[in-house]
Amino acid sequence: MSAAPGPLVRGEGLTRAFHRRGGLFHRGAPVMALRGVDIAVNRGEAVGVVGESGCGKSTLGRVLLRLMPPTGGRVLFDGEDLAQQPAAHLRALRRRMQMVFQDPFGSLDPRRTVGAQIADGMQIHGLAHGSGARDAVAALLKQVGLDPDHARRLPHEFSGGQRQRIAVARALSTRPDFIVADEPVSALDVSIQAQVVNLLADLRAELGLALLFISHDLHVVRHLCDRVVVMYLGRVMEEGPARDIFRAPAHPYTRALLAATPSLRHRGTAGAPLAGEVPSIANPPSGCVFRTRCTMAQPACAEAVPPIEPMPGAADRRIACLRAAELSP
Ligand SMILES: Nc1ncnc2c1ncn2[C@@H]1O[C@H](COP(=O)(O)OP(=O)(O)OP(=O)(O)O)[C@@H](O)[C@H]1O
Repeated sequence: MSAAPGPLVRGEGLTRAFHRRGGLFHRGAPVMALRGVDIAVNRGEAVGVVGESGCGKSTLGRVLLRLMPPTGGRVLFDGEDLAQQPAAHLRALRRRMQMVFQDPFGSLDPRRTVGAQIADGMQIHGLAHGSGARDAVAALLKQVGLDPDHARRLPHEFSGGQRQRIAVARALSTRPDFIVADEPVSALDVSIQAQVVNLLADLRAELGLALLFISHDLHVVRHLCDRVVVMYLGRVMEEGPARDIFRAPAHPYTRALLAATPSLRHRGTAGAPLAGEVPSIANPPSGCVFRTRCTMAQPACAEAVPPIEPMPGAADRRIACLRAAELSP
C-alpha cells in the first residue's frame, strides 16, 4: 500500500454549492454549504467536526469521500487528487475510505441478511468470496461485539445499537484506512451511545484508522478526537488539538459553543452563550460570517473575510478572526 508523505486525506479550498429551484425560469442563489474549507486528516488520527446544524459538516464528509464532488477546490487521498483518477483507480482508492451514517435503520437494506450486506464490499473489491467471505463476515461481527451467527438475520431483528455495529462492520469490510462517521450515535438511545463510541475508539486504536467524526456532541468529540475543526456557515472558524481547544477555546464562536455546554465551560475562557439564530446560509453576513452573533465584532469584521491562519503563540492551532492576537490562549 502506498504511503505518500503528508496527511492521509487533505481537502484544499473546498467549496460546495447547492442550487435551489427558484421557479420555472429562475434559479435561486446557490446555497454555499462549504466556502473555502481546508482540512487535513493524518493517518490514524481522529478529527472531530463540530458546529451548529446546517453549517456544512455532512457536506464536508461527503465531499472528502467523493460521495459528491466539490464545486471548487480538491481532495487528495494519500497524495492523489480524487478528481483526476481513472475510474479503476478511483475504485481502488474508494475501498480505503468508508462512511458510517447517522441512521442505522435507513442505511441497511431491510430485505437482505446482514451477512450479505457486510460481504458486499469485500466482493465488489475482490477481497473475499464464498466461504472466505463468510468467515470474514463472522470475524467482523465478532470484532464489533456481535454473535457471528447473526449473519443470517435480517436488520429488523436487531436493536438500533446493534444495527450501528453492523454498519460499522460493513464499513470495516473493505479494510479502510479512513472512515467518516456522520453523527453515528445521535439516533441511538442515550444509554447505548457510549458503547458505540467506545467501539469506534477501540477499533480506531486497534486498526490504526483515520476518522472524521461529525458530531453535535462536544463531550463525545472531546473523548474520541485528537483534533477538532469548528465550522460555522460553511467555513472553518478554528482548528487545533482537541485537548487545547476544550481547555482554552479561542474563537468567539468556539467559546460560545462550549459555553452552551455547561460541563465544558472553563473559568476565564468561556464566552457568552450563543444568542440569536444562525443567519441563512443562502444569504450569510459579509466579512466574518459569525460577526452578527459575536460579542467582539467590530466594524472591520463586516468588510473582509478573515483568513484562517496559525494562531499567534500556538502554531498547531488555526483561527479565522481579525482579533486573533487578542484571543491567543
Ligand atoms: N443535497 C442538498 N441539496 C440542497 N441543499 C443541501 C443539500 N445538502 C445540504 N444542503 C444544504 O447545505 C447546508 C449544509 O448542510 P449540511 O447537511 O452539510 O450541514 P450539517 O452541518 O451537517 O447539518 P446537520 O448538523 O443538521 O446535519 C444546509 O443549508 C443544507 O440545507
